[in-house]
Amino acid sequence: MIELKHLNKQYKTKTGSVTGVHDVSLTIRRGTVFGIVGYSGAGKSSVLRCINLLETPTSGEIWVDGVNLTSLSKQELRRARQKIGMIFQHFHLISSKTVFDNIAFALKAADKPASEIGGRVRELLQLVGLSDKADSYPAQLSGGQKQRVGIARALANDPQVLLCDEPTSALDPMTTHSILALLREINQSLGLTIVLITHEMDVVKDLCQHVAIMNNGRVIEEGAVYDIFANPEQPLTKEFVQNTLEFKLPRKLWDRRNPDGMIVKVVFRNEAAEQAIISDMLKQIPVNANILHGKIDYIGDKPLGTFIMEVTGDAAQVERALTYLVDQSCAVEVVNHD
Ligand SMILES: Nc1ncnc2c1ncn2[C@@H]1O[C@H](COP(=O)(O)OP(=O)(O)OP(=O)(O)O)[C@@H](O)[C@H]1O
Repeated sequence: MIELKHLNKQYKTKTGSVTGVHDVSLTIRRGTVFGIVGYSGAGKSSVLRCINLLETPTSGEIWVDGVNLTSLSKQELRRARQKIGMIFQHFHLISSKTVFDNIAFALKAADKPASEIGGRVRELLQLVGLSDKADSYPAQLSGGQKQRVGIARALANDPQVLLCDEPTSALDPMTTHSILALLREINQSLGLTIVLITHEMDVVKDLCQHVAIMNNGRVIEEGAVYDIFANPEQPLTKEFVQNTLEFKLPRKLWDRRNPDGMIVKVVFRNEAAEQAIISDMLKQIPVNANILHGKIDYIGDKPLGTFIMEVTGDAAQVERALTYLVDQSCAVEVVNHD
């Protein structure tokens, strides 16, 4: 388990002091994949780099598996850091070394006996699907393959925690998908705790179980990923969620809309997403509902349905219909044209 307690990071610059992190406290349970999301400058990297003390916090404590890292001597910290692997957006491989030697380097730095290194590197190459690339140089690899080497290197010393700094931001969507699948497999097979920073909610939706949203150095909202997608509270969280779930109605549908109707977005959570709530409503209340858009996302294995529909009819009946949906635990929002 990782615990950040009242973490603060101030950077000193020529013109004064800049706040990187402001009073962040987080608990990250062992074995989970925890996402930290925010726009550029929100403080995500600062938090991540404080977890292994690549950045020294200005104040606050960092506990990893019951050890307060901020209280360790240099030598103790060096040993503790071996249990925290890290991967980077731009991979940070050594260009003059082969894939094999890039991974072996991490083992040598941890004083592993030479006799163990060859076998361990081959094991790691197999784990990340690169057994045939041992003798290649980084320049001969694709972005996805470079990130696989980065993952193998980060796992070399059997860490308990893997810190991921925007691991897929430099990759195309297909490669992103395969790297996220590899991280998921590692999380499940090795029970590794993964902390990942990203500005993409799609990555969070695919991989994470828990997420914290950061803005101006602070955590403004956190929770289980499904709950954050199904019921975002802060305006910024809503913005992030909408960027992945939202569908923009084509202008021609707006132009054709019925003046006696209302266009509403209805979000069906959990079992409600798989039930016939709209058709039940139509059986009971004399309104018409014309579905303009509909989809069900699966987050983890839980469904989250989003429908945009035009509800028309007598104003009082339209009101009744919307109340009916709210009573069925759906989130209902009137959509305005922008
Ligand atoms: N070494 C540094 N010196 C001075 N200020 C810094 C330093 N590193 C970060 N900052 C400042 O701290 C704040 C948080 O930066 P940080 O890099 O943690 O954000 P971020 O969310 O990771 O952004 P990005 O996605 O662009 O990396 C920003 O205002 C940034 O300018």
